[in-house]
Amino acid sequence: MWMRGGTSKGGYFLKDDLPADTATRDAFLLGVMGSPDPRQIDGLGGADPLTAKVAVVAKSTRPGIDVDYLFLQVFVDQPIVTDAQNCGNILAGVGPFAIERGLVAATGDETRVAIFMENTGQVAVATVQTPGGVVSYAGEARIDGVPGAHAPVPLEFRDTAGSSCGALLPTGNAVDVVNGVAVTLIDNGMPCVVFKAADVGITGYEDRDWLDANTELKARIEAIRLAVGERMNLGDVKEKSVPKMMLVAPPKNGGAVTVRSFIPHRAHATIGVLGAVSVATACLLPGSPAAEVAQIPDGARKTLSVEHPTGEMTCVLECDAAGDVKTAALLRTARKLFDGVVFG
Ligand SMILES: O=C(O)/C=C(\CC(=O)C(=O)O)C(=O)O
Repeated sequence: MWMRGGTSKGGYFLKDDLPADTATRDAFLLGVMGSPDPRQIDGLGGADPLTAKVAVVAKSTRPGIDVDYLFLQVFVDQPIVTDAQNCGNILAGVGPFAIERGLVAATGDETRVAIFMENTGQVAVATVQTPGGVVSYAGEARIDGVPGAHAPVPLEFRDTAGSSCGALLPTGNAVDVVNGVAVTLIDNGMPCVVFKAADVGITGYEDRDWLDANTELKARIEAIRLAVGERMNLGDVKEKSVPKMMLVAPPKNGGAVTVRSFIPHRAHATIGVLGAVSVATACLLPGSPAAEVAQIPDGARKTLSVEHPTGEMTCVLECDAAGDVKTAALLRTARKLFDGVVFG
């Protein structure tokens, strides 16, 4: 099934329909997307990392969990398929897909689907609109980066800290200096390097095309990324899509913070879901580069609007008495685009 999940798009497969052997599976998925090729002319990928994504879904045997979800990023112009990152946007389509395929029974007008995210070993709960026991994609929810209105798919995350790096702050510091730039190395669901856009000579309000065309900036950012892989417990990240590079600036439209992200080699049109949760969490760390530019509301339950190139994403963070983020919730939408047989 091809679906839009949040502001991303890709193929949703039942695990049993794919080759069990990883190398054979990856070769098939490269063929499905038409990679490696910057235009992906011989496949269904949209010549953009945000539209060359895959969800592999299976009924779960874990207690209290409905389905297991493995996210795979297919690189556009390199023959790489990686499970080294999760994806909260594609996650938005997993609940609807699981119900459509009969892995989960609808339970009334709304169905909660507990999803084990295999990439990080953590759980998310998606609430899917199922009036009359059938998935509905129609509704009034709007998310920036997607035209029109659709059925809401709220996502809840718990205990996402250290999802891939083993700790929220893998170096133990809220601030490290890398190549002369003050950065926060953080993982609250997505490994991210958070630093001030001004510290690499830009405003943080540039658009995606401008950022993508700036090869000097991209080389500087990639040098920082390659330097921190080991420190973030991610190993050599040359051929990995993590960590994501998050350039922050003061909010411009009444939000909490503005972000331009590289994921990692192309600028994001919006921002990743778990990427936004990680940046919002960085904003709460006293003395961090993000905290210096962010506007943070008081209270244990914080609604943080993360501004991005085409609008904003609102994260609702619940903090404990120590001020640590315990849960995060976001609104996404998803849409079934087509269902059929694809050739690899
Ligand atoms: O960072 C990327 O590669 C893109 C993502 C990831 C995502 O959603 C997340 O951070 O949870 C996306 O927007 O799909």
